[in-house]
Amino acid sequence: MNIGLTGGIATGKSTVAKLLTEHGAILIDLDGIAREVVEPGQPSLLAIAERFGQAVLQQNGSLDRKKLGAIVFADPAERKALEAIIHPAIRAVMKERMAYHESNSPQQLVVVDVPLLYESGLESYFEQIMVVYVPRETQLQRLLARDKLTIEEAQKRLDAQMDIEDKKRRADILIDNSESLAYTEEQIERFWREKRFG
Ligand SMILES: CC(C)(COP(=O)(O)OP(=O)(O)OC[C@H]1O[C@@H](n2cnc3c(N)ncnc32)[C@H](O)[C@@H]1O)[C@@H](O)C(=O)NCCC(=O)NCCS
Ligand SMILES: Nc1ncnc2c1ncn2[C@@H]1O[C@H](COP(=O)(O)OP(=O)(O)OP(=O)(O)O)[C@@H](O)[C@H]1O
Repeated sequence: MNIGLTGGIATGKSTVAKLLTEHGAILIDLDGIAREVVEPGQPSLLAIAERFGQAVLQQNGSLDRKKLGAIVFADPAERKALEAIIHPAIRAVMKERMAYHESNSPQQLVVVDVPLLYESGLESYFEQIMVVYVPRETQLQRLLARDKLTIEEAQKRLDAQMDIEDKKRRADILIDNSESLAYTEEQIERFWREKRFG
């Protein structure tokens, strides 16, 4: 059994993923896979250097994420070009890991943290979709507090994603993370007790 875990940038997906793993869920994290597939020597990194230039690489040959982020979040066409390179590679690893866990740990809940689940139309891979929600204003405040971004940069990152209110409407399971961590924990505990699949 599996669930897709999504939400907007900085709404609390990693926070909720951690709570679910503490209950015994297996986690597959697509932001983590996105980092693995651009490690030095990976075909996606070569393709990125070819498309965006050697300037997006650091001295040691690894990806300069800050530089690439500044390019792709400032221009949707550049972002689409990056996604065309990297998303197929991420998806292939995701499918492989889901198949592995589903055959080796069929009784365990597999949670797949997919930031762009709705934007990329990945709904059909999951039995249920959990959305971690906070209002946009809280999302912006938490993003600014966590990452060193200007307000303009933060707004651009939010604008690169489907609005959080639209994700909220589509959710099978909604987690409200706008209040205390204790309240979020309470909701995860209830989900865990009551979860039914099949
Ligand atoms: C542009 C990159 C190098 C910037 O790296 P950086 O370390 O600053 O950010 P990080 O990877 O930790 O991403 C943080 C968050 O940004 C958001 N985000 C990342 N990529 C995108 C995108 N293409 N569109 C919209 N939001 C995105 C997600 O909410 C993600 O959780 C990186 O985000 C990247 O490789 N993006 C393309 C891959 C992708 O789409 N990843 C997200 C889903 S798997
Ligand atoms: N209930 C809460 N109250 C206050 N702060 C919180 C709460 N939940 C999470 N945070 C903080 O908000 C920030 C974003 O949370 P988190 O990193 O879990 O989001 P995310 O959705 O995984 O982000 P990203 O999309 O960038 O991967 C973090 O700094 C986290 O510590």
